Amino acid sequence: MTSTEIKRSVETAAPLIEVSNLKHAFQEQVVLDIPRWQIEDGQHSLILGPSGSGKTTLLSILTGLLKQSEGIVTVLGETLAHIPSRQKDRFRAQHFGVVFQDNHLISSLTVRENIEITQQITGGKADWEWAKHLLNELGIFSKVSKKPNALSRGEAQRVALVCAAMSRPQILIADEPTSALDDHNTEKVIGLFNKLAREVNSTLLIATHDQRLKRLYDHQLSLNLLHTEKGEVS
Ligand SMILES: Nc1ncnc2c1ncn2[C@@H]1O[C@H](COP(=O)(O)OP(=O)(O)OP(=O)(O)O)[C@@H](O)[C@H]1O
Repeated sequence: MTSTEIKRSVETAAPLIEVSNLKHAFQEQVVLDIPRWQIEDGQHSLILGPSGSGKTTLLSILTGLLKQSEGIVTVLGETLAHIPSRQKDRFRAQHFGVVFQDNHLISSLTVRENIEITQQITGGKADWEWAKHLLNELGIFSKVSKKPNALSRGEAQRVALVCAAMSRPQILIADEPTSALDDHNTEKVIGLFNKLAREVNSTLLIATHDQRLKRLYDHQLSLNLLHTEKGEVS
C-alpha cells in the first residue's frame, strides 16, 4: 500500500459524507429537508430532483460554500461547521473536484494553461505527466494547445473533468452533466465519469434531474420540491 493509499484508508474510515437533520431555508422558505443521508467511500451516488428541489443548494453546503440553517454535515469525518472559514477553501480544494454544467474554463487560456491554473488555485504541485495521462485517457491530448472556443461542448466538458481530477479528489461532483445530451452522448459522458473516477479513485456524486441516470447508479437521494410558487399547481 502506498502512503497515499494508507492516508486515504485512514481518512475514509468514517463515511465519505454524512448528513443528519439537515434543513436549509432562504428567507424563511425551507428548500431542503434531509433527515438522514450517508455515502460510503466508493459508493457512486445520484442526487435526483426537479428544478428548484435544492440540488445546487445541497452541493454548496457539502462543499462548504454555504452554511446550512440546521443540522450536521460531516465530510470525511470532519464536521463542516467546525472547520474555520479560512481553512474551508483548502478543505474544498483537497477533497472535492467539481464539474459544472457550463464548464467554467477560462476562454483566453489554452487547455494546458487552464489545467495548470486550476492546479495553482487548488494548491497542488504542477504535475504535467498526470495531466497528460488523464488527457490521453479521455482522448483529448491532441487539444492541449487549443483555447476553449475551439473545442466542442463534449471536449470542453472532458477538459473540465481533467481539471477537476487533477488534485485526485476523494469526491468528484458533477452538476447536471447530461441533461442537454441525447441518449448516446449521455452514455458516453457517464462512461467517461466512471472511467475517471476509477483512475483517480474518487467517488462520484452526480446532481441531476435526468431520470435516465436512475438505472445506472443504485445509491440515490431523491429531493422533492418543498414549496410552490403562487399560481403553480403542486
Ligand atoms: N441565494 C438564494 N436566495 C434565495 N433563494 C434561493 C437562493 N438559491 C436558491 N434559492 C432557491 O432555493 C430553491 C432551490 O434552489 P436550487 O438551485 O438548489 O435548486 P436545484 O434543484 O439545483 O434547481 P436546478 O435544477 O434548476 O438548478 C429554489 O426555490 C431557489 O429559487
